[in-house]
Amino acid sequence: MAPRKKLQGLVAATVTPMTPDGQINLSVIRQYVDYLVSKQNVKNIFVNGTTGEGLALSIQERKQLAEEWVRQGKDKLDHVIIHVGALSLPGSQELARHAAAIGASGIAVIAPFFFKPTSKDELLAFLREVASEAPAVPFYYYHIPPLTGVKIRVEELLDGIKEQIPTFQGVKFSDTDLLDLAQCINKNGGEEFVFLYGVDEQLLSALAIGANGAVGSTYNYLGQKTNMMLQAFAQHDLALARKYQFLTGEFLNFVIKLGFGVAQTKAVMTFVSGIPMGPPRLPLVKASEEFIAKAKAKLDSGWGLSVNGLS
Ligand SMILES: CC(=O)N[C@@H]([C@@H](O)[C@H](O)[C@H](O)CO)[C@@H](O)CC(=O)C(=O)O
Repeated sequence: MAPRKKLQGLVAATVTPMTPDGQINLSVIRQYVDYLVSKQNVKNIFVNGTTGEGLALSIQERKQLAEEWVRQGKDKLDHVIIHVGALSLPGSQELARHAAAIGASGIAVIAPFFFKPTSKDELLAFLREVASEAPAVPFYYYHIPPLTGVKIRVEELLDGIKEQIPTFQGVKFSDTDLLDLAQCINKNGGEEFVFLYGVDEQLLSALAIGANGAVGSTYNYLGQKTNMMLQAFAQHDLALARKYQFLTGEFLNFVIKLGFGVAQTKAVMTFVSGIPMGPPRLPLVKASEEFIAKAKAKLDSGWGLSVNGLS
């Protein structure tokens, strides 16, 4: 899938649909793509990442999912980015070659986090060895230090990165260190790299310092509302943009207090979209009935988000 335009705007970090007995469920992916496009106006996806439980899937499952998302996204989606990060270099390289072969529009790689890189050079060496397996595919670094524990600053990593990774395209920045993001944009932004922010509840702050868009779990079901925020921001209507950020933030604040993660995202997506997303895979456990009832009541409570995701 050759990207028709530069990646910007919203990217949904897709959940991985599973059957009740915990097998990946490819049969609903077509419906999922149609839902994102028609109900959320989201035409970019990030597959097998955190929300997609990529690190809890086998290599074979990750390949099957990547293939199905690319197949179903053809002529409907603008960008299908496949996360190919893994704890082992050969595993990550195999996934990178596979993503290239099936025509993914980009690949992303998380820092390995069992044996961790301890310096920029070590991290860069790992990323380079993966990126070189897909020499014609745009490459994104996936920075998520709260989960990886790898805190190497992106500002440092980007210094000279194009010489090491000619396909380097940008960063999925899932951290609250906005000074680091600002330094990246200030030094490297311009026309060259793309910066996609990954902390949905504070996206507006990232837009203010120049992020090009966002990758996140909530764009699966709050895509419409967040698109309205992006539009208001682009039209310099900061008051309206803030209103949308506060609106989505109110829901997130509510569910975060109840305990919110991938399992809960799957539950919310199931009742908002009507598509059965199934349980998460161990060690994650499915959301409680109490959580589901409260989250659904919140979305139904008339604060602007209807259950089918349309205002
Ligand atoms: C830690 C985490 O899961 N962060 C999410 C956010 O979208 C997050 O769910 C949201 O900001 C709510 O806290 C994304 O950054 C993760 C993501 O994009 C992915 O699935 O790869």
